Amino acid sequence: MSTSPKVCVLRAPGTNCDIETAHAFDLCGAESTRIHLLKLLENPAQLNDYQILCLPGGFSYGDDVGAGIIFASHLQGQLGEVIGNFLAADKLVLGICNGFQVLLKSGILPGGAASWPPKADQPRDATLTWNDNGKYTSLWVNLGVLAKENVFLKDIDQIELPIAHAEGRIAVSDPSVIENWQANQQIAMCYRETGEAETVLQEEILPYPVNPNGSAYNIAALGDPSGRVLGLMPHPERYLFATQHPQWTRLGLEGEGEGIKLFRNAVNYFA
Ligand SMILES: NC(=O)CC[C@H](N)C(=O)O
Repeated sequence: MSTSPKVCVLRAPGTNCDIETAHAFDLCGAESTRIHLLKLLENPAQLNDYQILCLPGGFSYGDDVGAGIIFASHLQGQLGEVIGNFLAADKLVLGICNGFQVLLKSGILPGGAASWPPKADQPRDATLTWNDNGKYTSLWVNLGVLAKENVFLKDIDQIELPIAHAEGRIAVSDPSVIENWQANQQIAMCYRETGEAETVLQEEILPYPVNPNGSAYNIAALGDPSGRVLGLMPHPERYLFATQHPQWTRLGLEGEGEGIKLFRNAVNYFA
């Protein structure tokens, strides 16, 4: 296997984080290509050339009919077969913010390869919906990692990252959904206070701004059972350099930002 994995950063009309996301992977030694969804639809087999598929943040299709839904319907409809092959192979999938919305609404998450393609009559047991405050919300949050086996989160216990979204609240149909995710190590990251030693999953929804959107169980990120797929609402590509942190001078931060760790973990998986 090449030590320089090829990354497909898949953009759609309205995506706006693809350049910095591709840059993040490239800084870690990957070889990224930004591909437009409409180009991939012309020749779906080109996805087979890549080891990492990344769905970046933004406002695909203007968030019409719900964030990520139209992009998701293309993955399900026209790209179902190549996506299925990708998930079944020893490859990685990352969805950031709008990309996480696409992963969840397409059915790539939470099940990954095991539940792809989703059956048309299968009821959805989770979604990302409007923030509790009803507003687009942009701030820095502290996150604790629960899914230590997820490839992207290796050796990360907690991390500070920015969020910027309107539809970032995880909602589930039934508490048993959470139990299943927990059993399969799929609850990847939770919003939490800074300074606590250990991250624990808690039902009590932490107050704004600790939990910025009212997400169930304070969930900020989900993985699939294999640990090779991750969807997260925060933006790791916006914290590649210490100077991107709002308090970098006060805290005396230097060098890399913490967000780059997720991209490096992904690249190192193929080393
Ligand atoms: N930053 C983003 O990717 C935003 C996601 C989506 N457009 C929302 O507002 O919820």
